[in-house]
Amino acid sequence: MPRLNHFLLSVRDMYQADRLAMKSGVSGILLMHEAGQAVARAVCDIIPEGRVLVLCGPGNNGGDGFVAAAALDELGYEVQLYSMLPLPELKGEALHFAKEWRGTVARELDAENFAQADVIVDALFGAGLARPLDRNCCDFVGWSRKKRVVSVDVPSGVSGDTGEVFGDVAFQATKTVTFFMKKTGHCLYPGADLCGDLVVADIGIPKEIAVKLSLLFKENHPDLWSEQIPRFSYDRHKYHFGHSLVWGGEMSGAGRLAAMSALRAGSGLVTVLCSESDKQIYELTSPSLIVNEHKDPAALKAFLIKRKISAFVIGPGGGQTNAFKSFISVILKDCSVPVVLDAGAISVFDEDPEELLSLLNDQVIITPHEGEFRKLFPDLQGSRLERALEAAKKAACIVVLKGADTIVASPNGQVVISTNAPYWLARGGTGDVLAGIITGLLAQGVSVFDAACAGVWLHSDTGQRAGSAMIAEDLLSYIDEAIAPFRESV
Ligand SMILES: NC(=O)C1=CN([C@@H]2O[C@H](COP(=O)(O)OP(=O)(O)OC[C@H]3O[C@@H](n4cnc5c(N)ncnc54)[C@H](O)[C@@H]3O)[C@@H](O)[C@H]2O)[C@@H](O)CC1
Ligand SMILES: [K+]
Repeated sequence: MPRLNHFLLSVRDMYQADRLAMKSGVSGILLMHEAGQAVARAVCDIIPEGRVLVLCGPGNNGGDGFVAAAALDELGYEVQLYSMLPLPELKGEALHFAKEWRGTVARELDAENFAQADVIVDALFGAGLARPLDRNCCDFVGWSRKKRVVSVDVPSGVSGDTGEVFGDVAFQATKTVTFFMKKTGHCLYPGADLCGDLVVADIGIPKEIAVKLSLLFKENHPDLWSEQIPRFSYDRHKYHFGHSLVWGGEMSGAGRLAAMSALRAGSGLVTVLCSESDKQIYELTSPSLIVNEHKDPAALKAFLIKRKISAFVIGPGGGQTNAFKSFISVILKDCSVPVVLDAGAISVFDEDPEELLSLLNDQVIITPHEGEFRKLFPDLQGSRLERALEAAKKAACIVVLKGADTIVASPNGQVVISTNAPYWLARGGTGDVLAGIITGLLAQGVSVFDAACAGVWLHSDTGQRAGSAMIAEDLLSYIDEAIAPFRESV
């Protein structure tokens, strides 16, 4: 069976898995029973005894709530249960478990009910949420603030697909218990934050079912790309680790960060092309850098071949001139090596994004943040996930949509979402480091999509290692430490 770790489900995938499980003989009653038991266990992990308020919605999410309430009642917890619908109006498995509930059912609640509860179980809406929470539910969210909340499947109000909040009100969970496999909405903000600690419970859906779902979304993890990181060995020389080329832009700080990051990521050689006046600053940055003057496109093409350049990064440090724009256009038309386009190399096309889009191909990685992305793809609507996916198809290149939940998307519909970024990476210069790391990996022969995923993961890991007081250049000292575990022989 193919490795299924790190795959993420869409809501549609989840319903499909559910249907296939039932078709294979697993009953819906069993699935709901197991789901509710897992929720009850999550409450037990938070408090050994006490008062639990269980909020049950109109669908199967509510059904899980009825199961959890019964299990907690059995264990001696003091359970108060609220149902949004009169019980006879529930359907299917939810109705089955509602009929088994022996306690009272509240149909209205006030702030006092919430104040008295030690833990609140939010079983209002899961995968089926289709619109913003109504006023009543919004009151529940307000009264749950500062309380410990266990959400069933997703915090009610959050989309399981996009991690976005319908309307602008959703529960903030202490813990979220989801079933079978993680959903994309658990990895994307604000959902990723609103989930609190995420527990993935096995509810008896056979793992083989996931194979039938043709899944495309994954959570970033070294398992996806670590085998491509070249190992060190006695018979490898510097060209085995590639030669990165960095186009030094108007601000040399950014170019220095990118160049040093490519070196630290293991690129065998790094050459910087810069203006005559910047040569000295690059030379003094590190004796390991090779420094040359900017070249016109015709000379550059020959240079790429002669110097065995294996990856090229353009954009850190910007350049907003027409000359820079036409340089990029000419280079992209027949560049023989993978190219990373970052920052200024994207924004120089702000007035004419279609021109840049027409030049891209599957050996190019673009690394826009949200603002650059919106200028490059002004017509794309929808969530970050949907837009990144569409953008990769439209641009026919790898798109790295940067953010706290950086999304890497390929033209063939693959999507990898990163969940390991520390919030303190949001600092000037960290994007230049990311572009440099990706370039260094490309230079070493890591394939384009994997270099983007590995670069994003390693960049975040480097940030974790550097600690919250870090500034961009501090990351440089930790890149090697982050990558070292993957250099060991397999
Ligand atoms: N494998 C699975 O798919 C399993 C699913 N289970 C549970 O089933 C849930 C999905 O169940 P459902 O499809 O019934 O969906 P939900 O229980 O999330 O809710 C659907 C219902 O809520 C209504 N609704 C949607 N948004 C509303 C709003 N803002 N205000 C008022 N009503 C609204 C819909 O019209 C529908 O009646 C999952 O999240 C999970 O908790 C579990 O029972 C275990 C197995
Ligand atoms: K919920």
